[in-house]
Amino acid sequence: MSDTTPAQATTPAQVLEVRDVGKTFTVPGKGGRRQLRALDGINLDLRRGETLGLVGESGCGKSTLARTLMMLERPDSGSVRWDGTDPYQLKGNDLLALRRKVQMVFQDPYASLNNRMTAAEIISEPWRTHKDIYPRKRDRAARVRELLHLVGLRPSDEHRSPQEFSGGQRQRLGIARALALNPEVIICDEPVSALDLSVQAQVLNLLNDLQAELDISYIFISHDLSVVRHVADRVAVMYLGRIVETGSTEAVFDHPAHPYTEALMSAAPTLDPATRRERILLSGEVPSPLNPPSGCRFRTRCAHATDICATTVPPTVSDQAEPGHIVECFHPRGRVSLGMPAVA
Ligand SMILES: Nc1ncnc2c1ncn2[C@@H]1O[C@H](COP(=O)(O)OP(=O)(O)OP(=O)(O)O)[C@@H](O)[C@H]1O
Repeated sequence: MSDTTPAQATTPAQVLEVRDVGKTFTVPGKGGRRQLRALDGINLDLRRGETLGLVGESGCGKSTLARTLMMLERPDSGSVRWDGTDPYQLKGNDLLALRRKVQMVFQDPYASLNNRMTAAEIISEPWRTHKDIYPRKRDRAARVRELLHLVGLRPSDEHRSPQEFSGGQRQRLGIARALALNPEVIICDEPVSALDLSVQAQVLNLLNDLQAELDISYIFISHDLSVVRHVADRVAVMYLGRIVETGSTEAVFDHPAHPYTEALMSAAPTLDPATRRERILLSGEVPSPLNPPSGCRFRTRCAHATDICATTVPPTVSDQAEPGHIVECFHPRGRVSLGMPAVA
């Protein structure tokens, strides 16, 4: 989330700029077809070499956002710019070249890799579409072995199939496949949640090492707040199709400003007694995106909601705990609220 204006705000250090992106699905319902607003006014920036953690409850729109950034879903409003370029203005080879910039690592390394293929075939599959990247067979074979080495597998593993690998090794193979097109950004969708704890740490370390070596940016989607705290430089918190808070990992975890983030963080495990808080229990379920609440989407579960929250979309408040810490709320925590006199 950002309060900067579009396009011109793109700096060389910024690889992705998302402005006011909306996505509505038409779904069948009892009384006819209904509109499901999965993304509503999403603003997001991603800088080169950083990890942006994306958190929020199931169904809040994380996967839809990831698919939109991967250009698998077309937003019905707003803009997505990769290195300042709108992918929907491109065609043919230009579009293909842009598509390389962003790749994905999936949650389940068992389901996402084809057991009938060898590791070498899996890694080289993207080159069938992107033919110009390694046109010579010899270069492809060498690059496969390089990529296996880069992710901590043995070059001789190229002939093995995914079912011969452990879960951690499979995820390493998934990462090698994502790296095959030399992307600038990798969207990691719950990349370690299917793995044992000890293996999780190894895969997270690998992602970290690759970032340092290749200057890749990650969008890291996870339910696991302790993992996000460990890997992310910045965090974006989603609720019912909107990003309600963004900021540095320290600001969002230690000084959450949105009542929703505050509740999420109060449930996150912490080793530091200074940051330990009383757990805030959220009442009720996430409302349906088929019928979202008016005004602030979180208000039906918010202990601090007042009348204005029901009638008006909350303002974006910048520089909450520090510069770049942004919250969308009438009553941000830890600060005098907007629109109303001070809140408890
Ligand atoms: N292709 C689709 N057609 C209709 N509705 C969809 C489609 N894809 C997603 N949705 C709906 O959009 C909303 C957001 O879903 P999405 O999968 O993006 O959430 P999520 O935060 O990734 O959830 P999870 O963590 O469970 O994967 C949900 O209400 C979902 O049912």
